[in-house]
Amino acid sequence: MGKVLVEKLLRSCPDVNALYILVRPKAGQSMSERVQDMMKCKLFDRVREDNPDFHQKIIPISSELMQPGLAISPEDVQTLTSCINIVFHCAATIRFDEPLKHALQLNVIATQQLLSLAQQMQHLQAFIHISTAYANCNRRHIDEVIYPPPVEPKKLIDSLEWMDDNIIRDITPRLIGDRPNTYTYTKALAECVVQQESGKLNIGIIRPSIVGASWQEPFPGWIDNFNGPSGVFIAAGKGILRTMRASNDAVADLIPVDVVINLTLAAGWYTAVHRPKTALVYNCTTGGINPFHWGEIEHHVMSTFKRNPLEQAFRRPNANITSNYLINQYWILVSHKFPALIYDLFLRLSGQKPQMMRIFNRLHKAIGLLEYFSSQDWEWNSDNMNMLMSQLSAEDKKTFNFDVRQLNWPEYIENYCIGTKKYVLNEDMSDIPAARQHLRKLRNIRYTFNTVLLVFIWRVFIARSQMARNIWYFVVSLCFKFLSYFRASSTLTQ
Ligand SMILES: CCCCCCCCCCCCCCCCCC(=O)SCCNC(=O)CCNC(=O)[C@H](O)C(C)(C)COP(=O)(O)OP(=O)(O)OC[C@H]1O[C@@H](n2cnc3c(N)ncnc32)[C@H](O)[C@@H]1OP(=O)(O)O
Ligand SMILES: NC(=O)C1=CN([C@@H]2O[C@H](COP(=O)(O)OP(=O)(O)OC[C@H]3O[C@@H](n4cnc5c(N)ncnc54)[C@H](OP(=O)(O)O)[C@@H]3O)[C@@H](O)[C@H]2O)C=CC1
Repeated sequence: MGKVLVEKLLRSCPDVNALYILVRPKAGQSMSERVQDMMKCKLFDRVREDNPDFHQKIIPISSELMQPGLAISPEDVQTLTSCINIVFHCAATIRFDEPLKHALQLNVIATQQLLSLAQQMQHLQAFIHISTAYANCNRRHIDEVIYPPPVEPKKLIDSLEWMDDNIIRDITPRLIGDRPNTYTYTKALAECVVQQESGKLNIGIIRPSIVGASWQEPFPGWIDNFNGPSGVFIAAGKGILRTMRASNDAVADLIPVDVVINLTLAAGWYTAVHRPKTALVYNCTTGGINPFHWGEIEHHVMSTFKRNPLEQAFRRPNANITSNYLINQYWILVSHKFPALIYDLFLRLSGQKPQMMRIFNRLHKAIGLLEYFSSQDWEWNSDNMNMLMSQLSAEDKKTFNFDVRQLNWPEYIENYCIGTKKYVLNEDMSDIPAARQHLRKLRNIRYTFNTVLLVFIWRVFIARSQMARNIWYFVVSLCFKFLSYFRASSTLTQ
């Protein structure tokens, strides 16, 4: 989301002088190498076309959320406090399996530290915090208010400071209670921390639901990670994922990333100009406005990947969702584990390392963590989103479009799937005929395998059971009779 925000600011807000972005070195790359890489990304093509020198506006600041003071150098603190007008805070850990202490540090303590830094900023007009629509997923109906936190954040921070990691792991389920993971729990605590500062700063809180590929900007279908549904779509398109627990009729509250960013920028403007007395919360969701369901998503994802197959699929794409635990377990056994075993056996016999079972184990872990969100639905109030839209001029409504009533879901899902192919997997659209050919080959392998299996089972059956033999002779004689009748009647008509 950070990248999309930077791109949109550069493209649509030419009067912005500079963007200070907090970046950490990662995976052997320095901070500046990472920023260089980011600017080369396809996402920035339109900005690059409009202004090849756009990089001059981006000023990276080295920062690490795990460190005290976010590890920002005193000189950088000086720069930030003297020239920042608006802060957009979207850094977080979004992993569902993050240990509580880590999630608390990244999502709550780091937010607290950024808020203290913001208080020192002399020209700050607005502080926009990105939360999640699922921060309060223990409730069915979610209003645009900050709910009382499950625990006073400061108390939890103080307690976890002295606790051993093993103790924290043991008490985590008790602490998170009816929330599904440490992510949603710490995001709820972060909202409370933000609220505590709302007297001193102009604050807006954005709560997106499940962020997906872009709808329109900078081009349809842009996405570059496996998070949320993207990994599920890819696994289904590759023919690996065949079954998943989800409710066909539950609302799939996907929200395109460009919609979230447009709303975030509009909220930044509104907060700075109108300075609301208390922090305004914007539920940024689609379900209440233009609902679409997981069953429909399944249909459109499968249809897109059949028409535009991914390269080197493991099997023909054919994923089904079910809300029934036992049916899901059955298909996991038959359609996931059994083919994985056979394929691994084949790899072993051909002297290669088995890998399919390992891939399936990881997939099962990932979908197990997502099922909570795909098996039920929530109702979000979106009055503030509507209010914000009504405040925009006609031109701004176009430039910062977040009116999801216009979203055409089948078209969006098709672009999303093609986006995963092009931008996540870096596959070329010109290879589609070869991918189709590969799917035909897989279909023939399946037909041959099924026929051989059927003949084998039948042979075993006939050898062991008199009744099976009788049925077999009866069916064969029936076929012969039918054939001779057919021959006789065709001779008569001649
Ligand atoms: C057609 C069927 C239709 C189905 C319909 C049903 C769809 C249901 C979808 C429901 C989505 C619900 C999302 C709810 C979102 C809540 C909203 C938010 O606020 S929060 C925002 C939402 N937050 C999230 O979505 C976070 C969820 N993710 C996690 O918590 C963790 O990734 C994990 C626990 C799943 C796996 O942990 P771990 O095993 O430690 O693995 P690592 O993470 O370390 O990754 C290692 C490598 O694998 C790569 N890769 C990763 N995933 C996949 C994948 N699925 N596949 C392939 N590859 C994948 C990854 O890129 C990496 O590559 P590299 O960098 O090494 O090259
Ligand atoms: N994706 C979704 O479906 C949803 C996301 N959100 C919220 O939106 C925001 C952005 O999410 P999204 O863009 O999807 O997530 P990403 O994981 O893509 O982005 C998170 C950002 O936080 C940075 N970050 C994480 N840990 C550290 C650290 N220790 N030090 C410095 N920076 C760090 C990451 O930097 P780096 O690149 O170095 O890893 C990355 O830029 C989050 O607040 C999330 O809670 C809300 C609803 C849904």
